[in-house]
Amino acid sequence: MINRLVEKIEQMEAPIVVGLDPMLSYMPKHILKKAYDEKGENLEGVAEAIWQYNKGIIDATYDLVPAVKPQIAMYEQFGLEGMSAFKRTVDYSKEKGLVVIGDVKRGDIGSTSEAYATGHLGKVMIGGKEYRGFDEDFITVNPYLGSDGIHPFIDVCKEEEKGLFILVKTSNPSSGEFQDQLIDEKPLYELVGKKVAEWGELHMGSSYSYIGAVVGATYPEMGKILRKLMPRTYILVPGYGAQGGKAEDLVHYFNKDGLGAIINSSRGIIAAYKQKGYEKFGEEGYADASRQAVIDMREDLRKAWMASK
Ligand SMILES: O=C(O)c1cc(=O)[nH]c(=O)n1[C@@H]1O[C@H](COP(=O)(O)O)[C@@H](O)[C@H]1O
Repeated sequence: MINRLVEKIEQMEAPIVVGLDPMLSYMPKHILKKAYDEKGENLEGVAEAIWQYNKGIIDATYDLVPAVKPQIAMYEQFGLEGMSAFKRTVDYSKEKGLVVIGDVKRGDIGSTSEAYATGHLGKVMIGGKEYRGFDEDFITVNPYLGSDGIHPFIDVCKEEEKGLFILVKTSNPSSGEFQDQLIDEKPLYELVGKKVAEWGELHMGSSYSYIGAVVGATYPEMGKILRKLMPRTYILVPGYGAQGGKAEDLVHYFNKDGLGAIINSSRGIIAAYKQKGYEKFGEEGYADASRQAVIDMREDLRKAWMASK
C-alpha cells in the first residue's frame, strides 16, 4: 500500500491528505435538514448527515488527492450510528480509488493491539468464511506502550500489505510535556523516531517503508531533525492551516526526491466554505469550496517547495 500511496502522490503531484473530521458545526443546513427529514432528528439522522457531507467532499476532491484521513472520534461520539458512517466513508473512499488512513490512534498491550489490528487492518475467520472489520489501508498508532504494543500491528500490515503512521512528535501545544523530555540528552521524540526508522528498515516497500511516522507541522525544526533521522520513513504531517503550520515550514519534511511527506488538512478543507476567501461558495457550495481549498493548498505547497530550491 505504501507503493500505491507514493505512486498516487507522484501522479497527482499532490502530497495532500483530506482529513474527514466532520463536526456538526460545519454541516450545511440543507444537509442536516434532509437527513433529519429522512431519518429523524436523532443519532441516525446525524450519521446520515455526516455521510452525505463526506460524500460531497469525496466526490469533489477524489481526482485531486491521493488519500483521505477519517478521524474516528468524530464518528464515535455518535455511537454505533456514527461508526457506521465511518465505515461507509472508508468503503466509499476506497471505491473512488483513494488510499484511506484511519486516524484511530490505537496501541495497547500485545493481545489487545492484535485485536485492534485485526479490526482495522485485518480479517477474522468465522465458520470458514473471511470477514473484515473497518478495513482501512493505513492507521495511526500510539507507540507509548512499547514494542509489544506495536508488533501486532506490523505483523498484520505485513500480511495484508497495509501500513502504519506511528506518533513521533504531535502537533498540539502541550506535546512537549512528555515528548520533548530528555533521556540521555536526547528528546523522547528522537528516540521514538529512531525506533520507527528501525522498524521501518525491516518493512520496506520499493523506496519507502510501510511503517510511517506522524510529525506535526507546528514544530518545523524538529521535523527537519526527524526527516534526517528517518530517511526512508513516510511522514504524515498534520497541523497545516487551522493549527498554524505554514507551507514554508514544511519543505524540510520532504526528501530531496520531493517525496517522503504527506500533509493533512482537515478543517481547512472540509469547512473551507466558512473561511475567508471562500465566501462566494456559500453553504450550498461547501463541496466546491473544499475542492478549491485543495487546489489552493497544492499551489501553496508547490510554491514553497520551488522557493526552497
Ligand atoms: O494523527 C493525527 O492525524 C494527528 C496527529 C497530530 O499530532 N496532530 C493532529 O492534529 N492530528 C490529527 O490531524 C487532524 C488535524 O485537523 P485540522 O487541524 O483541522 O487540520 C485531526 O484529525 C487530528 O486528530
